[in-house]
Amino acid sequence: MIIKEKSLREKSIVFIGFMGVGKTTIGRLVAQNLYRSFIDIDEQIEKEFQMPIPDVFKLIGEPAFRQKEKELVKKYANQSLKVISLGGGAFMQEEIRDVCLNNCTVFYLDMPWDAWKERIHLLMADRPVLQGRSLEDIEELFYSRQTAYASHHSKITIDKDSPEEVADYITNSLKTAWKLYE
Ligand SMILES: Nc1ncnc2c1ncn2[C@@H]1O[C@H](COP(=O)(O)OP(=O)(O)O)[C@@H](O)[C@H]1O
Ligand SMILES: O=C(O)C1=C[C@@H](OP(=O)(O)O)[C@@H](O)[C@H](O)C1
Ligand SMILES: [Mg+2]
Repeated sequence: MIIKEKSLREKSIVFIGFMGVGKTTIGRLVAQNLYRSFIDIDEQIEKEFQMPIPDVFKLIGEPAFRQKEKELVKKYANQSLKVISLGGGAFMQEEIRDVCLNNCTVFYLDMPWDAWKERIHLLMADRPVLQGRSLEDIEELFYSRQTAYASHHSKITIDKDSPEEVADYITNSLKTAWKLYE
């Protein structure tokens, strides 16, 4: 049996990176630019459990959240032509890293800690992982996650650029890569 490998152009695009770097916002814009369906894994989890993420953590617990996250990433990462934004903790699971890196183009949205700190006020209310932690603890978590994010195909470092600017840059670089390699 001959199994045809997916072309670069067919592969789904996956966004990874720490909470709040803009995976959901930028992923949605890139999907619009490329006329692709957009899948936000957290939104899918909310649909499955019929409640917002903070309630999933509170009422059902993080282990069940992580299990559902893994199930859904495996489902969507095996499909073609999607743009998929993961939650910031997803890449800590080896099975998630493997399925994404083997089937999709993985884009890492990177931000320096000093720029990220400025955004924290936008995030505290609906990111249960940040709640009850000191800034020092959050900084430690930020750096401890970098090892998992180091597994990617492409990276962009964001500082003061708007979501639209970042999304347009990513869209153009994907189109250039598709032309170059195929
Ligand atoms: N490039 C950006 N510049 C300024 N604010 C941004 C940018 N990208 C995202 N945001 C804001 O930061 C917050 C987190 O964005 P979100 O897309 O939910 O990030 P993530 O999915 O990585 O957690 C939102 O309030 C969003 O409007
Ligand atoms: O980093 C994490 O562990 C989490 C990140 C969140 O997604 P975003 O990265 O989209 O905020 C969401 O999945 C959940 O609150 C847990
Ligand atoms: Mg998100």
